[in-house]
Amino acid sequence: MATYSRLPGSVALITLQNPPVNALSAAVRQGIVDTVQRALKDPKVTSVVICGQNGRFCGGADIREFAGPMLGPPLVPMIHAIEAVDKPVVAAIEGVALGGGLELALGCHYRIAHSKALLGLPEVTLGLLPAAGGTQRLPRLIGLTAALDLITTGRHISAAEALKLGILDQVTDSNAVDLAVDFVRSVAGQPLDSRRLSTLACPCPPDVDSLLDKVMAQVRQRSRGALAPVACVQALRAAATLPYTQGMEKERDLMATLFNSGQARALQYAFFSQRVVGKWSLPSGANWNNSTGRTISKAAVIGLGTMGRGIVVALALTGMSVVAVETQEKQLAEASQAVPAMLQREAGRRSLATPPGVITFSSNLQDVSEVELVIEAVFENMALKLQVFRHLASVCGPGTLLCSNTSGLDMDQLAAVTKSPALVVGMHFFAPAHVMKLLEVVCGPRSSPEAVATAMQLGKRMGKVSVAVGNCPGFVGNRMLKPYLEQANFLLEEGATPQQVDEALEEFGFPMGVFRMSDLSGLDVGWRIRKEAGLTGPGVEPSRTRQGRRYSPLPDQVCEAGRLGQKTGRGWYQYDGPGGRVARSDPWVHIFLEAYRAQHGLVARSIAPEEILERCLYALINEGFNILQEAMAAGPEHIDAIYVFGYGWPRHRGGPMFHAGQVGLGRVLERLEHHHHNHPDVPHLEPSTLLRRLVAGGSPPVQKWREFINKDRVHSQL
Ligand SMILES: CCCCCCC/C=C/C(=O)SCCNC(=O)CCNC(=O)[C@H](O)C(C)(C)COP(=O)(O)OP(=O)(O)OC[C@H]1O[C@@H](n2cnc3c(N)ncnc32)[C@H](O)[C@@H]1OP(=O)(O)O
Repeated sequence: MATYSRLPGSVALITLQNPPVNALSAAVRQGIVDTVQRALKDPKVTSVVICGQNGRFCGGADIREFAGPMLGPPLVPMIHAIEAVDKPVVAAIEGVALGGGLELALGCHYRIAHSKALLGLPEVTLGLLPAAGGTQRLPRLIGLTAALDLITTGRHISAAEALKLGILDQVTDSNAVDLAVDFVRSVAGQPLDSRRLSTLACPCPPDVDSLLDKVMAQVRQRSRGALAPVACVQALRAAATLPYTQGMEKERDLMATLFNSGQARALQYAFFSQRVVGKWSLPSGANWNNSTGRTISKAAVIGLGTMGRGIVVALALTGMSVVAVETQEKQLAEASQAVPAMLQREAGRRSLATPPGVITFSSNLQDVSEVELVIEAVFENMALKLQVFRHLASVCGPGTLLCSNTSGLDMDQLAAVTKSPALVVGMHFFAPAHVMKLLEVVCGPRSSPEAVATAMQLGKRMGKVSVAVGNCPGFVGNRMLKPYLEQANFLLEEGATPQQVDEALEEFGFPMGVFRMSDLSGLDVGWRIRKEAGLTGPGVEPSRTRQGRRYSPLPDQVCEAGRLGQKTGRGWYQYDGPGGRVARSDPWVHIFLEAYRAQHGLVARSIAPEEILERCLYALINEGFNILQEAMAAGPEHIDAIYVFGYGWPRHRGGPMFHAGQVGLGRVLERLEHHHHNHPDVPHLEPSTLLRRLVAGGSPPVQKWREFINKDRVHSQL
């Protein structure tokens, strides 16, 4: 709703009320229509201020309403009516003015904001465009070039930037509503024609077409199949080339196409998934709402390889003191040079004037005795990690939280060698750890609610999307990745090339296919993990069946040939020397694959992109169903957030579990059965019991899966 009050000096104050972000629900829109009418009709009112309750102007249209029929007054005529009012209307912006919230403010005649306010048109991130006149008013106010940037990226900008761009008329460090009230009194009676943005011409650079073509090309390249950014450019072309009314028609038509698209549904699902995962719970009943984490002010990181360095930077950026320990002198010397530079760069990228935290480098484990939390980030080797944990147990007090940055090892085994197993949790970071948004918080069977809450809160402080997961090999992300990678290798055995596999996955929307990604991260990484699992290495039988199932030794052989990827200039592709970035097809790989197939009596066949996608993606999704059934992830949203934020799953496809629902669970089941029939020696292709149950239960939408999962769970860790 919206409340109305009359202030001294003939000012009407309209306050939007819909906590927590004053989203423009049907009730709020009705409230605005009614209160604006009242202000218009009241002869004692000469001017109007619109603000939001609780220091938040407006977070935009109410996204939850998009799932059902749109009721209540529509936004476009509501904003148009405000613009047409013949008394000055000022938007007093505190907190946020996003999406429809900013569009509402653009319909006002003036905009005044608090210096800490954030503004933006993020509709593109929800698969939409600013269809309440935003694509037509903003370019008329700030020019085509700046509007293209804001609308196609959806980025939030500070009040200072908004002032510079001309979106705001004034910015204050004090109360924005008070200033707006004073301001509107001072402009009462002045002509408003030039303040009505819909009546202005759109300032454009001389060569509009080439600018629009350039931006369209950039957007298509960046968005990898996403529809909304392309529609935004089309709407802005209309703003630049057509009268306002026709531009609005174009905006409406483009929105109509986007609004009901699968991509919009996927992106809105991704928005809510990101928020759902913060609300973790454990089988004991402990959850985000009833458990208190510790506030950490001093932490340590053990091991200063690539991961450890990134973790130090991520921690330091929160402002805490960090003891960074590395026992190898050479590595320590390199890290103490590299880490401050990384910190400086990252602080700059986040527009922080000075890097906040204090880092102390040390080669002595004893130096962590005073910290409140330790993150071990040594090599992924259980014996080594156990050694470090035993050492930490003797050096640190019994109340210190001990965390491991493992990508899949048993946290309970590590907890067992400490004095307080309840204070042990996994914190699985993704490289580069100071940049990547995902953090898997691994809850062992003995991890206490306090330990989980502390790790989840710390993740949030570091700006991560933290997802609580259960303690199983590979946790959630890497466990699902295994069958995906395995299928990619099998496809090479059967006749595909690395390019064909990568192209199919990149066409789907991944930023990189599996082989390009493997070259980037280094083939030795996977090789070491497989060696640790006893799948490869000296003494392991070199057959295509290992540990009772089909195995492809192809990546081991490429790695053992010294082809470690980009860092050696050769891997699945060739590069212009070590460290090169541009992947080119390598005749060596094709000869190698032919020789391998001949050696094993395999006849190459032509493989369609559809089969590549089905085999790789459905094997991964199938493992997701097993994970849900075993309660290693609390719900499909958790898996989807992990894949979107940690594994490059295209956001406009929602995540693997959401995607399965979009494809149709029956279809996914049928294709898995088909591929399993053709490859009975691949257990990962055998459809999960949960998937079968969901299909038998009528393939409910993803939001309803939990009802089935809870009936079907085999263990319960989350
Ligand atoms: C044919 C129809 C035509 C319609 C015309 C359409 C034109 C306009 C379209 C839009 O405006 S689309 C919406 C654009 N706005 C956004 O994208 C903003 C989304 N929200 C945020 O970015 C953040 O929530 C925030 C506003 C920056 C606040 O962040 P904070 O970290 O403080 O809180 P959160 O945990 O994110 O959110 C709290 C709570 O509020 C819910 N929520 C937030 N925004 C909306 C919204 N616009 N609609 C509905 N609900 C919203 C969020 O889900 C959280 O809820 P819970 O998870 O706690 O239940």
